Amino acid sequence: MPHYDLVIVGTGSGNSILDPRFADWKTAIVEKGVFGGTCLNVGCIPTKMFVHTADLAATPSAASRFGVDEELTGVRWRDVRDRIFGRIDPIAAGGREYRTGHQDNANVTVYEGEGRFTGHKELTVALPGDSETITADRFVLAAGGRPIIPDIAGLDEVGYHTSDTIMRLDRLPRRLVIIGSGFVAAEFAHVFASFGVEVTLVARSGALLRHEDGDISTRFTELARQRFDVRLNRHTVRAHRGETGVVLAFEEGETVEADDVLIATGRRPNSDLLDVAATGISTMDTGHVVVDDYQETSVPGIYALGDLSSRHELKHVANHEARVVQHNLLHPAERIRADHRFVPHAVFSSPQIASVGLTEEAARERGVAYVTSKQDYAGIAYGWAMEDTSGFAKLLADPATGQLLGAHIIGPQAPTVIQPLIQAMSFGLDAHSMARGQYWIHPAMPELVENALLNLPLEPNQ
Ligand SMILES: Cc1cc2nc3c(=O)[nH]c(=O)nc-3n(C[C@H](O)[C@H](O)[C@H](O)COP(=O)(O)OP(=O)(O)OC[C@H]3O[C@@H](n4cnc5c(N)ncnc54)[C@H](O)[C@@H]3O)c2cc1C
Ligand SMILES: NC(=O)c1ccc[n+]([C@@H]2O[C@H](COP(=O)([O-])OP(=O)(O)OC[C@H]3O[C@@H](n4cnc5c(N)ncnc54)[C@H](O)[C@@H]3O)[C@@H](O)[C@H]2O)c1
Repeated sequence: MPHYDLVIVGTGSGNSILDPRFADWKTAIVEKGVFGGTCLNVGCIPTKMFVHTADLAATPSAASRFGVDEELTGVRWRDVRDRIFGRIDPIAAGGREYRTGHQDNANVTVYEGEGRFTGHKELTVALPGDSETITADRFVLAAGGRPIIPDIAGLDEVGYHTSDTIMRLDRLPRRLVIIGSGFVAAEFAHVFASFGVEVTLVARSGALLRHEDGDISTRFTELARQRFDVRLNRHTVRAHRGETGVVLAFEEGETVEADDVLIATGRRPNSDLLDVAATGISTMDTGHVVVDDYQETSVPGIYALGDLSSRHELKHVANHEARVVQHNLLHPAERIRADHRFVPHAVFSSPQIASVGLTEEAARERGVAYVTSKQDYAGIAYGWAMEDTSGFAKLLADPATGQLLGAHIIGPQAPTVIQPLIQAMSFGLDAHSMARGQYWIHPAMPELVENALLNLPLEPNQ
């Protein structure tokens, strides 16, 4: 039975751990799918390439109120798809090639199959027509997650897509129904609607993106209703194939029909398929592997990172944790802690959304002292240029110290505009020093942030 110094399961962020400093470690990487994991192959990167293309396709519909008449004469879906995956697929193949064939990786054995724990620090990998059991002193578990498929009678028979498959369609559907109301639903609704598809969004709750700050979620839902057929408070219970498409029936009585169905109801970690319990690792109710501040699991020497163990399920978090694990493997006597204090996220829909820190609802629930401010894009010069009427920034701060507690932006370039606020929170810069201790380029979009900071009703000495 081969024994290793280190075995890594998963080639998403897990693949970034091995570098020349591990050259004299006997290591193995186990991957059951495509090299590069979710973000590269079916997540962040292709979706944002589609989103940018969708933004271009949506431009003519917004241009006429500027006095510019443009017309969208077509979206060559297959060309769009093939351009995007024509860039991505070779990168994934190159990553595999590097690990399996390059002399830098002479100390690395790649197992291309599904790993499953079969004992303490013992992993059995299913290989084509065979299996191999390996052991190691240390493991890094970076096995990610997979889409959750809700229990809807008939769904398997009618067929459905998830984010894993929808981007590889052969043709654009005329009508798409999306079940779910989170990140994936919001981003794909924008993509497909911009390409001319009739989109229906089905949400169980009373608002879209309900984990965002309430004001953001409310504004996004209002705007989404102008673009998509949004069905709130609907529980999908049955699916069947009708004469002209798939018919979904809601508990509330009505039905909706479409050519394709996209399931976007969240993801769950792959800890069950990896059978982490067989090596003694604890998991949470959600299936996430329990880790401590050093990213170590309940079994000494076994680390976990990314979607397998993090409730954030974001690539920048997985990458940060991979850097922490890498350090802790190389320097066991000087381990470092992961920093999850101010984890930002963004939704690349239309409008875009970005957020960091506490929502107003969370601040209220925690009994934290806070004040808020808002600044509309419409009230800053660049917002006039863009004729924006719906975007805003909302800040929460400690009234006594001026320390920022949360920042939420909905509107053009929100994921870029929010970055100085993430920086301020991470380095403890108070709102007044931030607003008045530097120049803000006029008339650029960050003036939104400057004004939101100045609008905060802080105590007089702040
Ligand atoms: C549609 C979509 C869009 C997204 N967009 C963004 C975004 O814009 N920004 C952002 O920050 N995040 C985004 N995310 C989230 C981001 O993709 C993930 O947080 C990130 O990829 C997680 O990385 P990871 O290394 O933990 O897992 P993964 O990248 O999922 O890697 C896990 C790897 O482990 C392999 N594996 C699993 N089980 C086993 C096993 N038993 N044996 C062997 N191999 C195994 C899998 O095949 C996979 O390659 C998006 C996700 C989706 C689905
Ligand atoms: N821009 C980004 O960073 C980005 C983009 C896409 C995905 N992601 C990551 O991928 C993960 C998965 O995204 P997601 O959108 O699938 O999950 P999500 O958790 O964001 O949203 C899922 C939504 O579906 C709803 N839902 C659950 N079951 C339902 C049902 N039966 N019917 C109707 N609605 C139902 C939930 O209430 C929830 O609001 C996210 O956690 C996110 O971190 C990130």
